[in-house]
Amino acid sequence: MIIEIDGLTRRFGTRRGVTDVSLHVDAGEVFGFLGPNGAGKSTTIRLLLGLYRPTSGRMRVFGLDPTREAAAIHRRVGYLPGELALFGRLTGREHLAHFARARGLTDLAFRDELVERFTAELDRPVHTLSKGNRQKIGIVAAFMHRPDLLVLDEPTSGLDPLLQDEFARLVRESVDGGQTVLLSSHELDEVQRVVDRLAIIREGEIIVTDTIDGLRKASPRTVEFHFGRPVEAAAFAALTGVRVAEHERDRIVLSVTGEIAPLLRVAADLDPVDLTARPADLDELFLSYYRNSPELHDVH
Ligand SMILES: Nc1ncnc2c1ncn2[C@@H]1O[C@H](COP(=O)(O)OP(=O)(O)OP(=O)(O)O)[C@@H](O)[C@H]1O
Repeated sequence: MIIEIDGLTRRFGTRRGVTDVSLHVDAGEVFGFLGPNGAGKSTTIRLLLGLYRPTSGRMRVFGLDPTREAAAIHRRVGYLPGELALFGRLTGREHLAHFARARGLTDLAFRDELVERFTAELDRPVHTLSKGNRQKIGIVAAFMHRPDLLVLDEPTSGLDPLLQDEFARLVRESVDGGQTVLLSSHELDEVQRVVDRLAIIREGEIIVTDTIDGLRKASPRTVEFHFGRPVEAAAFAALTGVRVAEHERDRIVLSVTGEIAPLLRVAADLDPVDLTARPADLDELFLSYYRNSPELHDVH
C-alpha cells in the first residue's frame, strides 16, 4: 500500500480542516480525491506530505510517517500544489533547472519530452505567463523525475481541453509504468476518465469511497411509466429502493435503486402503455453528494 490514512483529523483552532478521514491508495492505482471548494482536499494532501501536523489519527506514505520522515517521502514524490508558488521574475527554464538540481536529476530527456507535449513556455519570466501556462511548468516539474508517487492538487485547472487530454494520457502512462497517482479535483469531469477509484470529501469528511463503476451501479436509474388512465402512486412508493420522483395523473417517474422485478409486477397490474428507462447519471449522483441529498445517500 502506498498511502494509508486512518482516522485523520486536523483542526485549525475552532475551524474544521478534516475530520476522521480514512483512505488507502494501492501501488499502481490512480486515486481521485473529489469535493467542493473548502472540503479538505488540500489539507489532507498537506498532511500527507508532512506540511501540516495532524491533530489526531495515523498516516503512512511508503510505510513512512509524514510527521517525522517527510524528507524521505518527498524524495519519492512529485507534488503539484493547488497554488503553485513560483518566483515571478525567473523563467520556466530556470525553475525546472532548479528543481532538477535539487533532485539530482541528470537525465533531462523526459523533461524535454514533457515540455514539448505540454507546449510549455520556458523562456519568459513566469509572472508574464497565464495561469494555464504556469500550470504546465508545474506539471513538468511534478512528473519529470518519474517519482513513485504523484500527488496532484487540481492539476488541470487552467488547461485547455487538448492539454487536459494530454494530461490524462500522461497519468495513464505513468501508472502503466508502475507509478501511483493521487489526484484531487472539484470536478468529476477532470477525474472520471483517469481514476480507478475515488473518494468524495465534503465538509471535512469522506462520504463515499468507490470505483466509478461501483458508483454508477449504486446510483439510481430513472424509470418512467405512462398508463392509459390516472393511477395511484402508493403501490410504487411502498417498494424498497423505489422513490416516486414525479406523479401526474397517468404518468409516474420513479428513481430506482432496488430490484426491478417487483417494480415491473406492480406496474404490469396497472396496464402501462409506455415505459422509458435511463441509466444512472454519474453527474447527478456526484452533485447529489455535494448537495447532500438524502435519498441518494441511502444507497451506500
Ligand atoms: N492554514 C489554515 N488555517 C485555517 N484554516 C484552514 C487552513 N487550511 C485550511 N483551512 C480550512 O480547512 C478547510 C478545508 O480547506 P482545504 O483548503 O483543505 O479545502 P479544499 O478541499 O482543498 O478546497 P479547494 O478546492 O478550495 O482548494 C476550510 O474550511 C479551510 O478554511
